[in-house]
Amino acid sequence: MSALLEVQGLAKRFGSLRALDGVDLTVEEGRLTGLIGPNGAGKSTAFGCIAGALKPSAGSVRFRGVEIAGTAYHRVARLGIGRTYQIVQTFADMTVLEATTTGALMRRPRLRDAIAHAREVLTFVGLEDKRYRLGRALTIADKKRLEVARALATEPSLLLLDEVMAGLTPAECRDAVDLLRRILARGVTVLMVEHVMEVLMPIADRIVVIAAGKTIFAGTAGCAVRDRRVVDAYLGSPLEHGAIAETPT
Ligand SMILES: Nc1ncnc2c1ncn2[C@@H]1O[C@H](COP(=O)(O)OP(=O)(O)OP(=O)(O)O)[C@@H](O)[C@H]1O
Repeated sequence: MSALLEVQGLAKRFGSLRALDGVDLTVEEGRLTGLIGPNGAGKSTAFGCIAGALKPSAGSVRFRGVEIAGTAYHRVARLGIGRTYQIVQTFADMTVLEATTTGALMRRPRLRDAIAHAREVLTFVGLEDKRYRLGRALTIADKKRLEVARALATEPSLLLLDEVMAGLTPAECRDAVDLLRRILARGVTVLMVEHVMEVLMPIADRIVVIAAGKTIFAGTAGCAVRDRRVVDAYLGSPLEHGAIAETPT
């Protein structure tokens, strides 16, 4: 397995606040890597820097061996990095099909091709029969599914998922895990931020833990739960990784 994404010494300042202050992480191709850490640790900021929404203050982000730190969001997306957002960005006044087509248009500029691809993706995620519903009319679980569909429609090789399980019931979490396994089986590599540890631990090949803007652990889930720094910084607090249906933040 080779590294699809290598992040080294990533730093991001917002004024005097050091949101990231030395994040290192490696994502192996074809694997699922979990990114965890306490509230405010810098997980979403790291996603923003990787996906081109934020310009890092320092550090390196290499995708397929090519430096992409500071590259604009749409270019990063074209290179093959797709992302979902923690706050569901569902297009309230668009239909499910329209919203997914906006993703598909990135690689398929002919509308007919984009719509056909969007329908394939909707079938894959299980939203095809809801394709004419408005985003605002969807349940939370379906809004999250639509976020994943829109990101998948850009045909990423690396998918960044930001808290796709938050707010879901245990049954919905199981469906989401099933979808994740099918996404991996399609050959898409996944880096996901997740607070629902009971879900993440069994499916993540590797876990990276950040706290106060720094990587404090990288390794298997089994080792993470026994690592003193991880327990002290994150797992030790039941509020941080509690019930499956909990909505963090
Ligand atoms: N645009 C911004 N301007 C100023 N400060 C920011 C901005 N975005 C994030 N921060 C700050 O950077 C730090 C890291 O925030 P970030 O959202 O990346 O953490 P997180 O690990 O994703 O947290 P959570 O688990 O709560 O989502 C926090 O102190 C946050 O308040």
